[in-house]
Amino acid sequence: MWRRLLQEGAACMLQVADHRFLHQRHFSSVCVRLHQRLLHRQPPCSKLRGKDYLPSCTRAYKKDAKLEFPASPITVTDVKQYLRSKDISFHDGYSCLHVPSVFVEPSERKDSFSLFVDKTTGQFLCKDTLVEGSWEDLQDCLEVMQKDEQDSLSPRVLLGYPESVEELEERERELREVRRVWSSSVPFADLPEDEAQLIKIMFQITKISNATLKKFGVRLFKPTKSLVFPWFGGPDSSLKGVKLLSAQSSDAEKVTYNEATMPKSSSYYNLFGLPLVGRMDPEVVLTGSELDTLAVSQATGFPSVALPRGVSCLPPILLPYLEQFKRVTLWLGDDIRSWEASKIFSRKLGLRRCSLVRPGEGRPRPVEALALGKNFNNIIKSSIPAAHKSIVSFKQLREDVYGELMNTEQVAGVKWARFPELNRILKGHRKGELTVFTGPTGSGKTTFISEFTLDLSMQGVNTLWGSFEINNVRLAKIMLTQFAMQRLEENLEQYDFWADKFEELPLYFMTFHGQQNIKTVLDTMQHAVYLYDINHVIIDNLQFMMGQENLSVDKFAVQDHIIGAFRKFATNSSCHVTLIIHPRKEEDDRELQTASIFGSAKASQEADNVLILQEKKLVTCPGRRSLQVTKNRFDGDVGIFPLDFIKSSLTFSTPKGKHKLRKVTAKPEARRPSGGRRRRRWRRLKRKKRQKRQRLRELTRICSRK
Ligand SMILES: Nc1ncnc2c1ncn2[C@@H]1O[C@H](COP(=O)(O)OP(=O)(O)OP(=O)(O)O)[C@@H](O)[C@H]1O
Repeated sequence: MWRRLLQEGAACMLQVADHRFLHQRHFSSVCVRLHQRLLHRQPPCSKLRGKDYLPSCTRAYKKDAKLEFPASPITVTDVKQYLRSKDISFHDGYSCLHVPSVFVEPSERKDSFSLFVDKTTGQFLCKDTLVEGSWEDLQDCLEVMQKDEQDSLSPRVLLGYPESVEELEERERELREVRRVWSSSVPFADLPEDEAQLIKIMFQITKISNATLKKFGVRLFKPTKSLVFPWFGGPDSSLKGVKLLSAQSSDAEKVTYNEATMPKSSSYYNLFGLPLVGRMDPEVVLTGSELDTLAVSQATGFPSVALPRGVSCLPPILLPYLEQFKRVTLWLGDDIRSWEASKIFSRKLGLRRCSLVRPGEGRPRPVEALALGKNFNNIIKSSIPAAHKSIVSFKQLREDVYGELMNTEQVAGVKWARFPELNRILKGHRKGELTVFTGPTGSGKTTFISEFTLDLSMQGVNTLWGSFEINNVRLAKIMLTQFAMQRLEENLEQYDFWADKFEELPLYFMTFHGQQNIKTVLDTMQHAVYLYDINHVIIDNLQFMMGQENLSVDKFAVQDHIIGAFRKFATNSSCHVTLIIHPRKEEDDRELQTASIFGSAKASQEADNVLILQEKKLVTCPGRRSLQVTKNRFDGDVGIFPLDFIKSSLTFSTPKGKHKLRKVTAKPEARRPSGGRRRRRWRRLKRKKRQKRQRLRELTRICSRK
């Protein structure tokens, strides 16, 4: 049995890694530990802690993200079949299957179906005990129960695996801090009227009543003048965390909000407003912020909850709490980003029960709608069903088209902070597009794309890296150096400062290395999109997917098939895919062009953007590179700009002054003549020269006769 468990543990390769874990323990050991605890055996520590399994490391594993990914993806049919085979009843919900909890004694079950199994990942959560785990964990629990003929299991089987002292201390410190902030904050009702009014003006929430603030338990933390939103949860509804919101107004019109959470945002899973929702409430309005939830609740009396990290993600672990609702109205904000997020989240929630409030004139975000005295019932009634039909008329599209015309800046996508020239050509980074990136061997493709993606993830673009060529530790080191903009080897005392900040970025890495099968990679990407709402996937590089395919067939055909698969993924998942492809062999002094991309023309045809890192091997200026955009489907602008490389920070910058962005009018790429055509053209030229010589000879003859 032990051998089997160890083999399973080792084979259970966790295919998506959070960058937070790269310098920590190998987390597959966590899976193994769960299995061990389940079967009440002592772990074979010497073997598990041996070099084979855990890279030596002094830092403790932090249990703040769910990373397990099944070795072979499961389907809802597999889960149902298994439950039926064990004679376990279940309800088919929207995103989860509802099962009687095995962690509660049958006589003590408040709700007979309180265990939720995610239909996409198989992850489970028991709402009564907060036990959670993978599908394999649940199967093991059920097997143990059956073997020992028990009706239930102790929740400690899965909750009670030992935490390191460091980890325990950190959690306790965090909880003490949460309690300290909460107890030193003042309930709104206890504030003097003029002070309360001043705070409301500062946050532009003058229309939100004290009664509403009291109902939701909102407080004020005076030292930083922040609103405090509590997170109550668990079977005992205890205080689990807080969110602090501060407001800054640059002018009278516009206020910018900053938020901080305790615990930190990656483990902050609060659906604000949930304790006020009745067990039988059939409808909910899902918002992108706590203030919006206050506004919806006050204006309509409808149950409303706010997503913990706004429109950036909907963590699947929250889905069980939304299963009771027959109708979910998503009113996430008033910009294109919120609109795109609401379409993506509704897929997770189940399209049929979701309706979306489309941003537009007369439909601002709820807190603004309250300030403007809008009719909330009309706005919610006018929300449109998320389930779209296969055939639509312009009547259904006209609002979408209008929205795009109204918000051209937002439609253009997220702007790079470090590459303004790229913004000028490409206009931004958009969801659902395919970018093909090429450049000569060793010219710095990985280094450049690393900074290019870091820039975007610093602006909230959830990013997944597939680095098949260099390992994740090396890649993360490059990114961290680019992030800190300095050689950290020489400033090791600053490592923790930068690493802590870097940890907060929404960056994930696939743990693949070397040749991979395209199906496994696509499954992992799909899984990551579901779990982490990934908006950008980078594949470095395409050649690492080719080796696994059957090369008895034409390798260009294999490459075309792979490019087609990535194209489809980008479109269907509304996720940008950046594909690095090596160029075909060219002469060293020639610049690359679109036709230089390895393979057939499929890559450039399918791509929305084609980027080339051009290398000029000048003796006077070695390392000088230029970035050329040769295709831009969004608006057709193409161009080239120079890049300087700063070796100490591994970053690229545009040389100041003399060099300017060169825009090139888009014209179809000149086709490189084939061998046959070249020969024909050469013969034609020779024929013409011969004819010219003949004519000259004739002319001289005529002249001499005269
Ligand atoms: N502009 C540049 N000038 C000089 N060195 C550079 C430049 N850009 C990157 N480098 C360095 O060159 C090395 C190779 O860079 P990188 O791995 O990014 O190239 P690549 O094009 O991805 O390589 P490959 O063709 O093998 O995929 C790295 O050590 C990097 O720091």
